[in-house]
Amino acid sequence: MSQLKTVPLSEIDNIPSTPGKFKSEKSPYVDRLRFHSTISRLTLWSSFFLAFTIFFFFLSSPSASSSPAVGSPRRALGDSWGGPDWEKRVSKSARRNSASGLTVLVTGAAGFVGTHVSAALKRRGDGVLGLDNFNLYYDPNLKRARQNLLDRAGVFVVEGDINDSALLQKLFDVVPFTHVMHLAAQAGVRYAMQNPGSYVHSNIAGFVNLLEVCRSANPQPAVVWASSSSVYGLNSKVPFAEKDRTDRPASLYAATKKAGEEIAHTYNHIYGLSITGLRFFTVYGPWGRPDMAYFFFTKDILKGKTITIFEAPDHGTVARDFTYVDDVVKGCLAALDTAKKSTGSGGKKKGPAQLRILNLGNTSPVPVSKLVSILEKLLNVKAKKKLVPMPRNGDVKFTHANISIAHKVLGYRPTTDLETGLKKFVRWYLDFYSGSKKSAW
Ligand SMILES: O=C(O)[C@H]1O[C@H](OP(=O)(O)OP(=O)(O)OC[C@H]2O[C@@H](n3ccc(=O)[nH]c3=O)[C@H](O)[C@@H]2O)[C@H](O)[C@@H](O)[C@@H]1O
Repeated sequence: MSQLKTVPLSEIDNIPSTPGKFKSEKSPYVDRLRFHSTISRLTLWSSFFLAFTIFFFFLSSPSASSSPAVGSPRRALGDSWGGPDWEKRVSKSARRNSASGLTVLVTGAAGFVGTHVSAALKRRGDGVLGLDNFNLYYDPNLKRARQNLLDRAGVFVVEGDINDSALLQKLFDVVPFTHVMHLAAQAGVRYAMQNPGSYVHSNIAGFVNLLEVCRSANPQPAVVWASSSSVYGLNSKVPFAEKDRTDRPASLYAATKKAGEEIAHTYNHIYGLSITGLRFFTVYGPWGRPDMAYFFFTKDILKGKTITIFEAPDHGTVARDFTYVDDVVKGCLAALDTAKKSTGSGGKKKGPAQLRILNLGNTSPVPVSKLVSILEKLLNVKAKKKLVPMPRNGDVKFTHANISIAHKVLGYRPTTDLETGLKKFVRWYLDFYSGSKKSAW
């Protein structure tokens, strides 16, 4: 979202008080008059610019806006939340079907994984409230379509930003959430070079803001959040295990996710928040993200546009441990179910709390060239391909998850191979973009 520009005060000082030319006057009386009129004009213009500066400051401040760098949210000035009807919708959506069910706030609920997780929780009877800022990082119509889907399933997605403390506070005042599934983030590895600020805003500032509200909530919720396989950065030992080093991120995106893991440690240590970080490995599937390769390759192949496939040095293979969304959703739900209670109350820690980091991958990396040949087969179209050396844009050569800990503590066992998962994605894609817009799961 483009940051609304504020006029720095130093610049206001330099702005000419009156644009254009003055007619030169000789009389000292006229000079005095001109002096006074210049002063009053100066005052007038300064007040004018000061008012504008304050106006734009509030418009662009994180608490009032969504994300500074990725597309303006629709709500800018004047909140669209609050009021008795709104609170009723919030409470209804968050109502669980049984006393043993969870009450979950899902951030990023109109996002790819957020939509799937919200729907799965609702299906099994948990109370779910969604939150999403609907930024313009990718097609907002897709996010709205996901929102409609959730609406039909009984999940209300509140439009707001995780940086908005007042909104988060209000949500916790209305609903005693037992769990927070934090999936709101600035995603995408390569986009971090274009818009670094959006990563800091969402993945660091937004995360801290959310944890601040969680730590002072009473009762404190358990937090499960999405980290990323990208934290393994330039590691060459495979498969990637949770205890491996994560201090060589290749992108700012990865660095902000790694920062999130350290921030989680702090909030666990000081406030007794129970926190589980899940390292997702290139999640794909129906209702996916248009900025991801499998998605835009599909679009471009169908349009007859050339796709660019990255190669490692010496024509080496670039591969990903592509993980199907339903498998990841099972991992997320299991993480929520096995999350222990936070131990703090009133912002104070009462005892040690659970802190976990778990890989959610597929354990079988596939070369990107193979991904393309599967898509060609499913779409029945030969792709126009261009092989190029992997640019230095934050990508890593390969990812491969070791999931033995997730298997042990979550019972996580992915079951979908890339071809099966892509078949489901392609079916959804063709249906959704055929204009029917009726696509279900
Ligand atoms: O696993 C993760 O943690 C990350 O997975 C994905 O990142 P990435 O694996 O880079 O997914 P894509 O952007 O879809 O790229 C997939 C593969 O296609 C390659 N690619 C991408 C773009 C392109 O034009 N050509 C190309 O060959 C990439 O190098 C990569 O190997 C997501 O975009 C991140 O948000 C997520 O955190």
